[in-house]
Amino acid sequence: MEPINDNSRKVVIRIEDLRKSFGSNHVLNGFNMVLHQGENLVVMGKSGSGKSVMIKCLVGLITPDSGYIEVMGKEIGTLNRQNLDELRSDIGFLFQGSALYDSMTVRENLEFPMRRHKEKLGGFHDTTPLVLEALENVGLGHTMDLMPSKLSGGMKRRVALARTLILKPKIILYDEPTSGLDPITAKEIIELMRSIQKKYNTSSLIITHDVDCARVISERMILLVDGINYADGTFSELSSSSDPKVEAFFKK
Ligand SMILES: Nc1ncnc2c1ncn2[C@@H]1O[C@H](COP(=O)(O)OP(=O)(O)OP(=O)(O)O)[C@@H](O)[C@H]1O
Repeated sequence: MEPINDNSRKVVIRIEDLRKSFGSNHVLNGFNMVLHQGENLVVMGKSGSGKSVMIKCLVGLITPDSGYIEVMGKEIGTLNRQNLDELRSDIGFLFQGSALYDSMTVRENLEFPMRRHKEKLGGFHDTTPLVLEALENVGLGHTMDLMPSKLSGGMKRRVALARTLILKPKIILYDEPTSGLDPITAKEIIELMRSIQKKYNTSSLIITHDVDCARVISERMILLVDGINYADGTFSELSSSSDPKVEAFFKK
């Protein structure tokens, strides 16, 4: 994707000097990050480098030792439980573990988060139009009454994405969105992420090890190494770097 060099774009997430240790394990040592409105930002880091810890700090699931985190203008550390819940309803998660409930139909899987956030969706009597719209966004309108066991791995991932979209999130956090998928299905998921980003102007933070995914989707990338934002730039800038720690990410 072409980089957008527009510093005037609204900032939706700002992380400054984030630090978190577990005993003597210093995971984050001053991590900085900015996500702009409508941007696709990829964060890459080796296994155990602290990507999940960073995301958990971001949504208030882990309290950092120090640092500043602001999401859509709100400082996370100052929010009470209710404010945090409200803020989280504007954030969509597509995590590796965001599996579908096998005992429910596709429709029921999508209705599940809707019930919790009924107010946000303006109240509703019939869920069908919203469920159908979300499924059509991922090209799976015809699967509404199927059980997940009838779907392929890629289709399940798309339904999970539809379930995220149904709450009309302003920011989507993707954790390894293409892991476990074959290259063709992975490409389809990436295309879908791009079209959703365009259609809804969502801001996306994508955590991935998949260099092909990063190449296609990222406008900008951050490499998380030694607990800091070690390198920051476009895919082409970073992939042509001669810094051994940066090069290591792009070796096949
Ligand atoms: N609740 C916790 N208590 C103690 N240590 C933790 C806790 N959560 C994470 N860690 C440690 O923090 C480090 C970073 O973990 P994290 O899960 O963020 O890595 P990651 O970059 O997401 O890895 P992966 O790509 O494998 O998912 C690891 O050493 C892990 O053991």
